[in-house]
Amino acid sequence: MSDYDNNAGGGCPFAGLNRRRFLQGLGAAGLGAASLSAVAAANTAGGQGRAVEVTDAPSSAATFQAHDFHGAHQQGITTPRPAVGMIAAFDVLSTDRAGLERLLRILSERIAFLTRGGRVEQRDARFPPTDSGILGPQVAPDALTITVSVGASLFDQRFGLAAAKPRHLQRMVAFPNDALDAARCHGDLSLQFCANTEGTTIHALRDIIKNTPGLLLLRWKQEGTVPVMAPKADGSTESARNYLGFRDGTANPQADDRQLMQKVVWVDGSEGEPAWARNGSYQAVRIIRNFVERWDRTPLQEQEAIFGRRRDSGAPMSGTVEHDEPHYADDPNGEITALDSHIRLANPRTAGSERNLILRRPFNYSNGVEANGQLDMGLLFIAYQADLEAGFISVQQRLDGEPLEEYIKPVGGGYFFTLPGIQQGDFLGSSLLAAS
Ligand SMILES: C=CC1=C(C)c2cc3[nH]c(cc4nc(cc5[nH]c(cc1n2)c(C)c5CCC(=O)O)C(CCC(=O)O)=C4C)c(C)c3C=C
Ligand SMILES: [Fe+2]
Repeated sequence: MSDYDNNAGGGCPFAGLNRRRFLQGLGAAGLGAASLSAVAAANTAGGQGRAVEVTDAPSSAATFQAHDFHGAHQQGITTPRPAVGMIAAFDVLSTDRAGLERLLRILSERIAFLTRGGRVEQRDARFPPTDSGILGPQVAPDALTITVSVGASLFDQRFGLAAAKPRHLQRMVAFPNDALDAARCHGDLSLQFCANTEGTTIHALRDIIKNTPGLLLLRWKQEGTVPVMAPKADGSTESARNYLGFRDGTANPQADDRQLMQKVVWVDGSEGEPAWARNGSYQAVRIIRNFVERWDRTPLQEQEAIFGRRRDSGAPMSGTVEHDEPHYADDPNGEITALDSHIRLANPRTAGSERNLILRRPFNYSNGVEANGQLDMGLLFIAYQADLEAGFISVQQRLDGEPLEEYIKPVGGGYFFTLPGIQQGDFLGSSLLAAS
């Protein structure tokens, strides 16, 4: 068994466990705080079981939720966005194609295991343990997805891939409002980790780092979170809020609309793209700092004019509820929705502007405190599109100079190409290597 092949047995390792743990989770959720403490007291007094400690890890059915790694597309793009997200960008240390293929094979094996879950191989204690141990000896899938994308720099002279570069893949160039920190930009490869809990994304990152010595070097990472919104009683949903207090994601194209995703997100192999790139996508990542102290001192009416939406409901200025469609045709001078509002610039809803649709998958980040005492918070903006120029780059160019810029500062990120999905037995990037 190799260093990384520790998922012997295959199948779902939780098949037997699932119902019991699921019921435990539901049981805890169904009890009020008073009943929970009564159970804890009874357990302690009667000597049966043990008291529930505040430090006990929560148990819930969501822990056992798994996304199948295999399929036409990679997971983590149209799959629902869970509570935790992270982008980690790497430089590839291999210097030849054999090394690159080895890396891609290891990545594929590790991702297949981590996203399915299973028992960690136990080793002779005279050797370092197989994994970090932070999830214990049984790794639960926890809705983990790991999405692998490659940067333009992978197509330089090192691996002889230049002729196979996706048509729009390029190094990100600063926009006028950017203050890019070189240490948080670009990379040969990006991994997007999404899961229900932070322990799972960190465990997965450390697992991949441990299994790719001499092949990958971490360049930068940014983590983020998002409140997960339960559907309301009538089945409708509300979008989560960003750190500026507004609902973010309202007008995102519907990720479960396959026909729409085929147009907006997935490369279809035409339009001058290399055939291997079919079912891949362009990933645009931006680390955008928010000046929250300044924002919190800005009048609400100004905040709402800047976005073109109501803060509390998320409704467009021309509507009453969040998912009302904005109407601009009868407001040519921007008396209702300012012409330079964020949503009107981002999507003017004019003939042809549907070509610029993108699928956003952002996470809020909070990194700590700047040297000047200001909060270092913002948006880990991630967007997927079939055409990087028509998508992110065109939308960002329209947003250049928008009033929101007084409150935001993009400091990092990069452009990547998300590899097509694979079937069982194959490895990510095999079609790219075969094409060049
Ligand atoms: C270049 C693309 C975009 C960047 C960068 C971006 C940054 C950014 N956005 C918000 C907050 C909101 N954005 C909203 C809508 C929205 N934003 C973009 C694109 C970028 N945003 C698009 C295409 C849209 C949809 C426009 C539409 O179709 O109407 C909204 C409104 C709610 C929603 O639809 O999601 C908010 C709020 C922040 C804070 C930010 C940078 C920090
Ligand atoms: Fe936006």
